[in-house]
Amino acid sequence: MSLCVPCIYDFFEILKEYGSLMTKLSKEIVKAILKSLGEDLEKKSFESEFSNCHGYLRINNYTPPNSMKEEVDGLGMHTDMSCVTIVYQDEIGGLQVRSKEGKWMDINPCEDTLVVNIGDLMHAWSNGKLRSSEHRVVLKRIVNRFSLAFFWCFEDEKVIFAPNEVVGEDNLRIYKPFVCADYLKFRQSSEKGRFDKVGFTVKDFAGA
Ligand SMILES: O=C(O)CCC(=O)C(=O)O
Ligand SMILES: [Fe+2]
Repeated sequence: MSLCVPCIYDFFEILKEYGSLMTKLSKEIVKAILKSLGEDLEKKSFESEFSNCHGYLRINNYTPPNSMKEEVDGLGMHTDMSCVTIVYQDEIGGLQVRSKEGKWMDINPCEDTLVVNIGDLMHAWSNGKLRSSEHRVVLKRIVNRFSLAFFWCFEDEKVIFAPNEVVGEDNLRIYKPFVCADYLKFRQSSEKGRFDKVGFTVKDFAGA
């Protein structure tokens, strides 16, 4: 199969449009999350804390496994290094999220539905009130799988420090303040194997 240059051009235009839609959606999602965390928090902190956020769009293409004797890891267990991630998955399935009790749950594809993950940056900023979800992709069928992941992140130089309004009166912060880029470096340098980030989360990096 060959792709013509105009088709590639159209593909990029569609991706750009998708990226700007996801940017708008991420802002709305973060505003809704702030409202759920505390009265007036959206007004108090959206502009001051989240106005320099930016997004990355990742295209994930999972090549089919050779055989189906057992489930194959498409993407090993990890947490996202974002504030929030918006995932579009095709109809193949395989995305799983780990419950608090450690049980893997299928996030089945559903038409016209996007999946939203809380990422490590929001987890730390909210003093652990919002849980960064551990998730993975398992390949269960001998077919190609496709997904789009849009990561909405703080700017690299931002110091992540849970605000008083979120921490509450006892003033107990479970994470020390840290610079966003330093955490990203920590994650990249401690990457083991393909996507094995166990033991290298925000808790390991900045846990108080
Ligand atoms: O492919 C998926 O459904 C999820 C992708 C994902 O978790 C990621 O790119 O971080
Ligand atoms: Fe992810």
